[in-house]
Amino acid sequence: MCWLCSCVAGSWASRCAWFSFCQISSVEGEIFLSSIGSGCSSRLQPCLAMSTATGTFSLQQPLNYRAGGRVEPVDGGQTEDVYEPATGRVITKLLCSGEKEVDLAVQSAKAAFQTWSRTSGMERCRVLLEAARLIRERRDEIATLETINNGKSILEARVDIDISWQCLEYYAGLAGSLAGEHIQLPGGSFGYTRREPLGVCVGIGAWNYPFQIACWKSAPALACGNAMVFKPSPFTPISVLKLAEIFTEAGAPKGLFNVVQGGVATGQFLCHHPDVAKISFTGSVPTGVKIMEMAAKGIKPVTLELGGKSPLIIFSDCSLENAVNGALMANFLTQGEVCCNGTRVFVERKILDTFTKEVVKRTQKIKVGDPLQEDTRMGALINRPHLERVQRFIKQAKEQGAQVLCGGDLYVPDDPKLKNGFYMQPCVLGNCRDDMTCVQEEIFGPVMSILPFDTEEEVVERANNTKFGLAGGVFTRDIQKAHRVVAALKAGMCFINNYNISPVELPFGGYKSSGFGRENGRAAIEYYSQLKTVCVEMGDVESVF
Ligand SMILES: NC(=O)C1=CN([C@@H]2O[C@H](COP(=O)(O)OP(=O)(O)OC[C@H]3O[C@@H](n4cnc5c(N)ncnc54)[C@H](O)[C@@H]3O)[C@@H](O)[C@H]2O)C=CC1
Ligand SMILES: C[N+](C)(C)CCCC(=O)O
Repeated sequence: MCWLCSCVAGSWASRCAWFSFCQISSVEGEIFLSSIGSGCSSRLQPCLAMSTATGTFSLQQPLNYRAGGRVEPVDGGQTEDVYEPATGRVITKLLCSGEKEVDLAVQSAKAAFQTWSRTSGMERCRVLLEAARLIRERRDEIATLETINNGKSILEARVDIDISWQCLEYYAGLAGSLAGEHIQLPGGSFGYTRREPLGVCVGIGAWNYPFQIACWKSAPALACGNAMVFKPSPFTPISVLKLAEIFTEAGAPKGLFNVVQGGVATGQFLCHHPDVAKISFTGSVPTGVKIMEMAAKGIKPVTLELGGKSPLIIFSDCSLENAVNGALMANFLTQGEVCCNGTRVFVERKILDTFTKEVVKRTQKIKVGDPLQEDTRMGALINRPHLERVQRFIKQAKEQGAQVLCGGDLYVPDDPKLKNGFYMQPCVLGNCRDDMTCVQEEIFGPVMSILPFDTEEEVVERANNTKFGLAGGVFTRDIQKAHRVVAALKAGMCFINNYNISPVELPFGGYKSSGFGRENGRAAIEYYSQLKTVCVEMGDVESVF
């Protein structure tokens, strides 16, 4: 399956037209991203101006979006620096929203909910389809923004945007078919169920897939008739504004999708707000715990997409080439900053040396550097503290007896404008044991740990011996073994003979400390709607009194 859009690679008749497009397209010259709203009233006015050359992007305030336009937050005042990871340059200062601004955003969503929740599924479908079309049309602009603010390669950012519009298309398709059940009861009486929206949903996002996370949350939420207030990570506040503008342009009522910017305090105001009906969170486990505690106080349902330390099991009867490709996909997308990465790579001892040699060879060839260059395959990590954290994990791994087989060092590109960027060489660790910190903790960086195993029974037990349960993968040509092993894995998202592809049709989410609730697929509908049961009496009331 094609990594880019989950079609069968090479079938150009399908959606993979995008594959060829992304291979050949390059963004040239000056691009102006227009904006709607009080801050920038004209569609033609350049609000987010950028050029392809890393280091020249400039961003204009305001960065909140409410009631169909960009607005200055009415309170807050705390500021955060927003970086371009590729150059280490501060792009802008983020104004964190206070309690009043959060309330205004929630009230704006509440007002839009009144009209949106009364529309038919088909009407919602049309708005989502138009929004998907606009994202497709502006794919390169949005991908470039994502690369500038997140540091991932432009090739990957384009794929993220493709997955995003596919998500909107998918839920547009479902919106018109949301329905309840009809249940016959004795004496001609009957019951039926209605699938109703929840109200104002809050989305809180992480920084690794800023635009995609916003789409994975907003598409099912809006399809079900809800309104949303979204808070991106303060590290990546930019691209979601494009989504907000697109929803308005696509015909969504003003206030249906709002953006509040900020960090912990802003997130807390949102979670505590009495008019918020649901919280969908993507982020770390410790924050997930806090979100759940806050939600408990208001009896609000939550979806938690948290961290992972997923196993990837390579049996000796696999296709070695596919397994090596799979291991690279499982570890090095987005500089390794991926929650479902298969960072514990268990390799059957018989092929340990061959596999390891090949993985190391391929890892050494990964081109690290300016993420806006077409041939770059790994860009910069999100910020300096995170880069240093990843470095500490590698140092500790060495102290605990792991062997660095390649990479792990900081990388300083030759280009002088990139010298303050947050780069490192992707790293493969050998001689790993299950008790090492690098094997137990989520590193969220480009660090693969290789662990030998001898039997199926042993590897399944070791694979499950973790507090996390987000994903898992198996490479083997033995189909019975493949299904037996994934059935035994305690993880929400399992892959057989591939890893880290994201067809939006498939539900995604974790077991154990990796969270609960599902994004994508039909399953997400359950988490953005509530069921009303109506019992209809066709006869007389038989009273016991
Ligand atoms: N399962 C999944 O789908 C994904 C999980 N993640 C996980 O996210 C982590 C990295 O992302 P980070 O942004 O560093 O996580 P984080 O937990 O620090 O922050 C995530 C979001 O929560 C907000 N936040 C932080 N404290 C809060 C509080 N007390 N109340 C309300 N909001 C609060 C942040 O401002 C940010 O928007 C990794 O552990 C990774 O595994 C990341 C992406 C996807
Ligand atoms: C898109 N994919 C599968 C590589 C990662 C999605 C989960 C995340 O946000 O980390």
